[in-house]
Amino acid sequence: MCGIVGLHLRDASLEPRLGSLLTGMLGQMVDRGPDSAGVAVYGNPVFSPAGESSVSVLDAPSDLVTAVRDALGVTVGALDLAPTTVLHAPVPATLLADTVRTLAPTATVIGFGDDVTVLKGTGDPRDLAETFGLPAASGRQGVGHTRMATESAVTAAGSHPFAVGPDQCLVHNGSFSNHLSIKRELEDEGVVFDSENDTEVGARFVAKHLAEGADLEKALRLLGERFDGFYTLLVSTSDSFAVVRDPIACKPAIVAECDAYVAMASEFRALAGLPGITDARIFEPEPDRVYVWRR
Ligand SMILES: NC(=O)CC[C@H](N)C(=O)O
Repeated sequence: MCGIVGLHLRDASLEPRLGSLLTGMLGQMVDRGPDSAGVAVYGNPVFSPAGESSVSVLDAPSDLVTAVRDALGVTVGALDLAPTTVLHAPVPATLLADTVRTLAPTATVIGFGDDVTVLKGTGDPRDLAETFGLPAASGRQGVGHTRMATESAVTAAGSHPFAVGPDQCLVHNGSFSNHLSIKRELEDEGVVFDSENDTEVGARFVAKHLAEGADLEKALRLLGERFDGFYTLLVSTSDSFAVVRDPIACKPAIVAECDAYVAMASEFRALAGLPGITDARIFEPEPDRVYVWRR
């Protein structure tokens, strides 16, 4: 299984409630993915203050903040949301992420950008949401995932989201059957992987095409041409929120769209508590069709 939830707000008055709404949605998907969980929150001023970039790190050494501050010569803020550490600083996001990778080669960068923060771990998703401080978090877009592992060990690094490009985030329900051959091709092109997870291959494939100039719709169409297996994917960037399912739509997905938000989940029960849900347009995304909502 695995459970996906996502909320792309259109009505700014809901932003203070993003984290509590996402927590409620995630809580409904625990039985689909009880072994680990993760979230990506866009536009939260505590995780990622305005004018600063942030990087989310697993297994951060205790002296990382000092080392990054000394290397960059700027003030570095940090939040300990174990097992994730979030660093923020007034430098470009790629510089901050690269500095962390250089100074802490045994740590894993699990997300970076101008306004996204990625938090993940193992254990009960409800406990993780509390550890992350999700219920109190504001924001304008959020993505969550509860994992039941199919392709790699139950570790924090193997949890979703996979957020491997700037301000990007990808979560997956399903399994890619040809991910190892695509992984070898990407490695031959110099792409470096952090885990054995099949979803990471999809995220690296999408990030590569976005970096080469494709828009999100094109990158997901290329993924559909290249990847075999089962998938419902929710993929986001700072301004986009996208859903795609494999050609036989093997894994469930449901979308609710209204003036206030676009919401997506693996099952309707995760959407049932959203404000105004009874007036939303509710539909099942069609197989093999890329849906993208932009702000
Ligand atoms: N159950 C799932 O959908 C698992 C997703 C993915 N294959 C993983 O193992 O992380």
